Amino acid sequence: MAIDPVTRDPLSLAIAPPRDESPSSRWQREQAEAHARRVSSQIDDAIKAEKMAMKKGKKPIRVLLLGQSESGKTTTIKNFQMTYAYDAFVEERAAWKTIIHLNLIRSVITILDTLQQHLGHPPLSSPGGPRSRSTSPFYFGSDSSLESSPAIPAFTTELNLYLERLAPLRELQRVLERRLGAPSTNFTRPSSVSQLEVERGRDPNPRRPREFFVNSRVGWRAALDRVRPRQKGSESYRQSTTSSRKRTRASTSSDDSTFSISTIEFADVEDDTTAVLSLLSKDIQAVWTDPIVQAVLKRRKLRLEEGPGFFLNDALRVSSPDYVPTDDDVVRARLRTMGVQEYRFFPDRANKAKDEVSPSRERAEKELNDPNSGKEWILYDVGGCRSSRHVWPPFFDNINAIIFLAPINCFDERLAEDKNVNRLEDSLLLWKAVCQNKVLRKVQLILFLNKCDLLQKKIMRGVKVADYVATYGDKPNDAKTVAKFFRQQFRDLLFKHSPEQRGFYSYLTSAIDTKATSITISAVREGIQRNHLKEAEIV
Ligand SMILES: Nc1nc2c(ncn2[C@@H]2O[C@H](COP(=O)(O)OP(=O)(O)OP(=O)(O)O)[C@@H](O)[C@H]2O)c(=O)[nH]1
Ligand SMILES: [Mg+2]
Repeated sequence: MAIDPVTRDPLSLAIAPPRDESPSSRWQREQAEAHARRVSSQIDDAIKAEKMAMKKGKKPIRVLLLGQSESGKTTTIKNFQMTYAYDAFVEERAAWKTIIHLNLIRSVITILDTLQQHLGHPPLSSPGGPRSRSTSPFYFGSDSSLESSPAIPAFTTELNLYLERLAPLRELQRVLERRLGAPSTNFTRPSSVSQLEVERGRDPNPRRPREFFVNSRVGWRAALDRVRPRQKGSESYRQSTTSSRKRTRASTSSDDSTFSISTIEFADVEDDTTAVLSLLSKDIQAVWTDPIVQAVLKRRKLRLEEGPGFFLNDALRVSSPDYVPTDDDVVRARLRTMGVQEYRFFPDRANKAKDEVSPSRERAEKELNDPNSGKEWILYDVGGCRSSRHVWPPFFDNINAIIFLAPINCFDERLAEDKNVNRLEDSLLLWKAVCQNKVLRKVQLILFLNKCDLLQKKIMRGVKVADYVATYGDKPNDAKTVAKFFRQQFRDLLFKHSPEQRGFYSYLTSAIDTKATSITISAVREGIQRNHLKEAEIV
């Protein structure tokens, strides 16, 4: 770019390329500039299209999903996709395979770490008992991170052998994460804990597995594209699969029990991962079902089966070479969201497609009379951990509704980012902040009290709400009463703190139950549309 020496415009000067730019840097810069121009013109087109749609009264309905990390926002979006954009959901399904593999590997590594701690390092005790801040009604559980249980026998030779064979999975996890473009893995610990303390084994939340995420600037879908199987038949597909098979054979042929995965390159990491996992799946299953391992996990109160991205019970199935994720697998897979992801659907078109075989007269009439018919919906999915929440407010403008996810099962859990905060209390505080936000005063708020299935399991295990929530008193400790009690707390906050009168809409959900959630989603959609019409003073 030439700089006008006369004007010496500071912006031109600031963005001008260096005088001694090499030909290759120049080529790279020009490519980047061309890409930026393309993106810019796409954005212009999108804005133009939106303006046209607005003129025609087809302004999209915008819904923002909020809630703490692991509350189920992305899972709820997957349910929306399944209901209203099934083709897009199916298209992404194959790409989720790598995430599911990563979830499985992560569970195995958590087991290995826990066993290692059991053998060598006693667990760190965590502060417990009632909160020091007397205003909070939440308590923390017992002081000990160990459950009293009979002495655990020494590891058998067989178990030690399995553990040795599974050790290379640590390297595979690193390879996969790098391949997916993770800038780093997040250990979800308070910022006050230095890396040094962690390296010295002083992680304050030692029982929490490592969390993996993909930076939003890349976007998880773009990240998944990088590991998506190539189009069969294409030259690059043939080349990469041949070379990858060669590498995998070379690295595993000498002796199945002591292979190295360091030779894996990134050409087709999905093939490599499947090859390694199918070799190790029986070992994974053997370790997971080993009575000694189960005893150690129980003693350390580690309930992997209730955590996110749990596939250990399906190790053989998801590791088989011809594995294709089912809808349920995709819904249960865990990939933490960073930043914001946007999803667009035309719910009416989806319904029309379903009705195509015998289009109902009722629908035809509805479409003629309904100004919402054919409207585009835009759903925004955000990251829920504390470090991601600063990106929420810019999305508050022009929002029609917020679906707020609060995991109802976590009344006895600590926030991953700050072990001094009860997770349910964090949800209540967030909800209160949303209710009292003036920018959102006209926005319809819909509460999903999520993870009801896990609440039921917890209650069945004998966990008592009154041990953690001072105000629960002596009410019956059953899931129905507990849900009613928490729902009332959210309701009270909404009525007390909303700047203007608004309705309270709440649903008890288990977002991994796709059938039940699809019914909830239809009801929510109708509610939002009705409210949208009312707002527009059409009805
Ligand atoms: N058992 C059970 N698991 C759920 C439920 N809802 C979500 N999950 C699981 O919980 C994990 C976390 O859910 P996500 O949807 O990724 O959570 P999120 O709110 O998007 O979290 P961030 O992206 O970190 O903000 C996933 O593995 C889900 O499959 C539920 O109702 N019951
Ligand atoms: Mg998410």
